[in-house]
Amino acid sequence: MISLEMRDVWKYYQTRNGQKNTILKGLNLQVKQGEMVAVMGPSGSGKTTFLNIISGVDCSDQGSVWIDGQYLAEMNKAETALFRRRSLGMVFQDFNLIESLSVKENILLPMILEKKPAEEQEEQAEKILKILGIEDIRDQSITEISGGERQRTAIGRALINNPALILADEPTGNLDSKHTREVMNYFLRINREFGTTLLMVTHDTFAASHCHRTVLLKDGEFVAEEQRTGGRKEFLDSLTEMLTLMGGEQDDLF
Ligand SMILES: Nc1ncnc2c1ncn2[C@@H]1O[C@H](COP(=O)(O)OP(=O)(O)OP(=O)(O)O)[C@@H](O)[C@H]1O
Repeated sequence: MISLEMRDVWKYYQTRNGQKNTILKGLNLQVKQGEMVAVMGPSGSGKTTFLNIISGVDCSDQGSVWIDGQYLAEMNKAETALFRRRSLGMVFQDFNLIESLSVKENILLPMILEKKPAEEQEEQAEKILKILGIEDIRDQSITEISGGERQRTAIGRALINNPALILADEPTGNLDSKHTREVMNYFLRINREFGTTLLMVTHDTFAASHCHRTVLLKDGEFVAEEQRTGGRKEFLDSLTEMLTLMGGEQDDLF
């Protein structure tokens, strides 16, 4: 089954002097249910714009996006908001957590908005806290926990409504390599246990090597793609080779 389908998606912005700036140039992408896909690309290549169009934060100027067989453009604002809350889990680079709430309260927010019964909330929160290994800090304030724990809390919030698709913008961007490994292992675990699809934008080849497939976005176009066929280390080597071939000095561009 197809989780996400993007067909011929174009996005333009008007520059200050009235010229048309083309950001996304006819993107096509299919992501299968349960697939983990990383999108890499140089700064300014359109990665965040691409994610925002999928999540409904932004609209495309041309083309269509289908999530779980639903055509986004056919929904009105209220339907889009409801759909996003129920079917999508979003993880942002800066976490977007509410500092006045505890770890558990932050995780529960989407369920509270959905007015789910208290018992169901409790059961689901405990399950997620355990999977992410943050049950011991459930009552702590966001201001008292580490960057890695904040990221796990943000992932927990993205997972609480059992979304079919998780969209993550640089989910390991603020983390050191130990925490990056941990976060990617949580995504793998969630993917295995619940069959959750993951679409992740990243600059980090190591994080991308945990996915099944990596696509490369450059100047608003998908220019290369690498499928994982063997072990993670092997995939990391082939991704590094792809990026070097496509962009020269990897550290400068990606
Ligand atoms: N609201 C906007 N108005 C005008 N131009 C925009 C707007 N949003 C994004 N852009 C331009 O679109 C291009 C792509 O931006 P985007 O943020 O999608 O890139 P990115 O690949 O995510 O970059 P980074 O890796 O640095 O986050 C950039 O040139 C940016 O300046």
